[in-house]
Amino acid sequence: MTRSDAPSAGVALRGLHKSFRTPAGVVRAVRGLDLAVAPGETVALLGPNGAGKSTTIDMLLGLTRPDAGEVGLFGRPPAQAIAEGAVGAMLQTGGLIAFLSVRELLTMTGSFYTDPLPVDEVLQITGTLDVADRRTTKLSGGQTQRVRAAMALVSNPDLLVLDEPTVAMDVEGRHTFWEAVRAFARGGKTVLFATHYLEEADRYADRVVLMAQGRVVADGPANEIKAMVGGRTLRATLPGADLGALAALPGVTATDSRGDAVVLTCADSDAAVRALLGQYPQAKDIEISSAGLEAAFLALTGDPTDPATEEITA
Ligand SMILES: Nc1ncnc2c1ncn2[C@@H]1O[C@H](COP(=O)(O)OP(=O)(O)OP(=O)(O)O)[C@@H](O)[C@H]1O
Repeated sequence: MTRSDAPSAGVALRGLHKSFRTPAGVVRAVRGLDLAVAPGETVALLGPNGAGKSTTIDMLLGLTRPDAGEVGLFGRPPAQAIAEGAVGAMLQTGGLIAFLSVRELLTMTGSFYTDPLPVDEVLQITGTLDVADRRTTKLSGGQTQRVRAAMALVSNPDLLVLDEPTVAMDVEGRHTFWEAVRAFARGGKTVLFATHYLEEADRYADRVVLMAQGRVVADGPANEIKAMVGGRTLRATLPGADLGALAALPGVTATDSRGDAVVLTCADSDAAVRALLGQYPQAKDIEISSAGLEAAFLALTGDPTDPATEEITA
């Protein structure tokens, strides 16, 4: 096994389609997906439940065969790249071999590869040193997740693929985990991770690929995507308001009126509500709605739903 011939193509997904037959009919999980990830990039696949993230990752890893399209990992088919140790993955499910200590498991796994990371380094960066001599069956849920991350890293892969990796972790565990991923990425490695959490995508990815209904609906720097789907709507009763003046308020990106009410689309709803009440103390019935990812994605695909609403007292 050698990786010396690895070309610098990174991840290339071209025209991927995948449908599943179910008793209820055909589910079109992925519908024409193109995605390129350059070597050294950290990219988040962000989307609501059922968007097609896991199916995309399964096709990327060669675990599911696409109905159409192609997958290239560093210029090679997935099976070859994986056999060469170029890919480490942490999927949503998957256990650890029982009756081994964490250290034994990592040592054994590393021995399958030509250029593994030192086990102590992996234990260190994944925060698993304190459980290194513990049997894998005696770990908590969060510790198990960290050991699974260590398993993905020990081969010293060029590409790390993570499918919603922090689901079972507490806040501290998440922090340690992402620090480990960052340390890994800083070495010039490529990381692709799926998440439901806008905040995780914003904080840890260079680039965010938004998926909804099996398609990419937006692709760009994390801060741009955050502005696109992280916004809120402020609605207030304010008869005869000048929409032009409201549009100039801090934090407001668009305005509309509905009878006596104004609807302000906000990048920063805190700044907007402060300014609104400062300039228009007569504004009442103020409501701030957070569309949430689900609704934001549906809106992007032209199928909006009602936002969840939280009411504030003016
Ligand atoms: N093996 C399968 N058989 C039938 N339907 C499937 C199968 N795998 C996925 N699906 C369906 O395909 C669609 C996409 O699922 P997928 O798991 O890829 O989405 P996801 O974005 O990863 O969602 P989640 O965030 O909930 O994991 C969903 O409607 C799902 O129910």
